[in-house]
Amino acid sequence: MECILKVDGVSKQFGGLEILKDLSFHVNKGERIGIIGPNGAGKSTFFNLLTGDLAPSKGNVFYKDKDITTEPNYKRARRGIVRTFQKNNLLVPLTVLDNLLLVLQRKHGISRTWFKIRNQKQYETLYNEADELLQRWGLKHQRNVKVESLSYGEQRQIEIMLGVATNPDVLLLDEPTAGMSQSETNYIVQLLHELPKDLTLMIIEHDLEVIFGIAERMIVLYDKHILIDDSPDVVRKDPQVNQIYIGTEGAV
Ligand SMILES: Nc1ncnc2c1ncn2[C@@H]1O[C@H](COP(=O)(O)OP(=O)(O)OP(=O)(O)O)[C@@H](O)[C@H]1O
Repeated sequence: MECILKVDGVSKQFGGLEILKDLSFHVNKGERIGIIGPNGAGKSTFFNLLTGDLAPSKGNVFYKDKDITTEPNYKRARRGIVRTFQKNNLLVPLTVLDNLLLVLQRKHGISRTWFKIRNQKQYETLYNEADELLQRWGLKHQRNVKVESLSYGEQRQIEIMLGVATNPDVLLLDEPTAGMSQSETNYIVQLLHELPKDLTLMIIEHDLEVIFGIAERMIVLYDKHILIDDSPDVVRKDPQVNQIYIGTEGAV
């Protein structure tokens, strides 16, 4: 199996506060990995270290054997390491279509002046690709609606769609179903199942039913370390996890 991401002895401190200590693991292409841990365990920090939004205090991050520890986030995104945030990161005064076109334009390396002079005829392929994605994600009816007038759940759905639209190798989703209704959550889970099998997914998720339904491997962060790196079944049955997370209301 091809190793796509490797983390070797990574630690992260904020000032004098150590959040993550000496983490090591690797991710194979196409794996679906769930990341859980109590509030403040460092899950988002961990993502930030993988995406280049933060630099580790110690240790190295590799992407397909290349050391990318010092590479900034935009370069890693170009390599195919793409993330969504806990909070929406969309251009809300623009329409759903325009948000999507901007992402696709970047993916295809079309000049930014495109946006000023665009017309559907000249950029037909771009529009066709956008429409296909909107269709696939059940968002065609929202095509010309401004993002700011959509529900929070719909906005999150669009953000995930934009992440997928870039054709990433590794997609990192930070609490993709947070703030969604049950039906929106079910829909997102179904869409995540339909993603290409060679797309590597890492998902931070508080909803255990959601994550156990998607992940084939779970990483449990606790007390600065990886407490467990194993199958969802092992995590579900682990007495310590039950005590620390599942048995404690609102902890995970
Ligand atoms: N840029 C920063 N500067 C200082 N401290 C930070 C910074 N980012 C995160 N922290 C601290 O690091 C710890 C871990 O935060 P992080 O957001 O990674 O946890 P988390 O597991 O994602 O939490 P949650 O489940 O609540 O989202 C927290 O105590 C947080 O306050």
